Amino acid sequence: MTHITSLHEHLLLTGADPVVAGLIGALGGVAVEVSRLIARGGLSSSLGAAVGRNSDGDGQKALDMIADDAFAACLPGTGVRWLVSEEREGVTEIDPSGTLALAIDPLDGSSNIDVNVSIGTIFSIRAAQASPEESFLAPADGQLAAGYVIYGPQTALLLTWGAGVSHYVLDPGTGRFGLVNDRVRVPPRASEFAINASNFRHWSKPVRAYVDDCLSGAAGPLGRDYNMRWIASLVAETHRILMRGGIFLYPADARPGYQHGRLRLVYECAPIAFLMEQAGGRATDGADPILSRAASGLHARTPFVFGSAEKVARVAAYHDLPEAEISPLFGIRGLFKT
Ligand SMILES: O=P(O)(O)OC[C@H]1O[C@](O)(COP(=O)(O)O)[C@@H](O)[C@@H]1O
Ligand SMILES: [Mg+2]
Ligand SMILES: [Mg+2]
Repeated sequence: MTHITSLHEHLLLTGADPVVAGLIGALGGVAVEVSRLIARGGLSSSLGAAVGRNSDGDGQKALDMIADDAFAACLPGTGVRWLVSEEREGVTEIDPSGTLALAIDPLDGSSNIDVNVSIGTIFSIRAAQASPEESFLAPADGQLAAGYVIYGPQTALLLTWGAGVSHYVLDPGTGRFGLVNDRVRVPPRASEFAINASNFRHWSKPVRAYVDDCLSGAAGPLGRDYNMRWIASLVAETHRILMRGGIFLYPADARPGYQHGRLRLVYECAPIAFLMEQAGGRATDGADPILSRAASGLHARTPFVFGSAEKVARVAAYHDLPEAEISPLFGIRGLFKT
């Protein structure tokens, strides 16, 4: 019987900071409970029932709040001083003597809660500074660790603390995460792009041009046929791309409130970007690296493009093209013929 390295053992083995490792272990423990609750579904009551609106104006579902409460409840004694959550308008101080700052999207992909599609939790761990603003509104490359849990056919945890990306899968029988890969790498070549195409009419020209090129297939500038995916669950798209490559785009668009896209820098884009870059992929706001960006507010949004490095670089290049060349009518962009 081969020994399966548990999350706890692996964190000890790799010399991760013991306080950070302890926090990750606590978050993993709550994730096991959230996974069990989701697996039971609406036996007790609808987890997707609308219960309010968060500061971002997003509808809050019952499971958003259950997950938020559960993760917050595990934090006392873990070394966390400041907590920022998608579901809380302001910052919560946990332990005044804590040395860590935790940003969390307790339940990502909320529109999928009641339709049995994969959803997740995203978290970002930083050093606690004297104030929440200094802690969270600093460049994303200051993160100490980041990860997500995906509650899907398997419950999995993907994690980085700056030494690559590790992949753990939950054994529902034991309630423990087991290490399946300690060096996850984003495959460089893939033929899938993920974007909510219903927003096509709202996109900028560079984004339209890139998507047009994907749709042009083998006869177009990208020289290959593409498939499209849109799960409306950032964690599920991220997991697919980490496992088999591709590109994800949630750009800015012309809809009111979407001038900076939909996804939040502090607790969605920054942690996903850390994972992507650590796995050899790239993550930008369409043009510039997410890891160099500092949020202007706790719930500030940013356009978000991530995935296989070459694809993300191409989208950034389209943003640099002269206006005339990014017209979708500008067929073969000789510049990029691969
Ligand atoms: O419904 P849209 O506009 O396609 O947006 C889907 C995106 O919104 C999100 O659900 C936002 O996250 P939350 O569910 O945590 O608010 C992402 O997971 C997903 O990528
Ligand atoms: Mg989210
Ligand atoms: Mg959420």
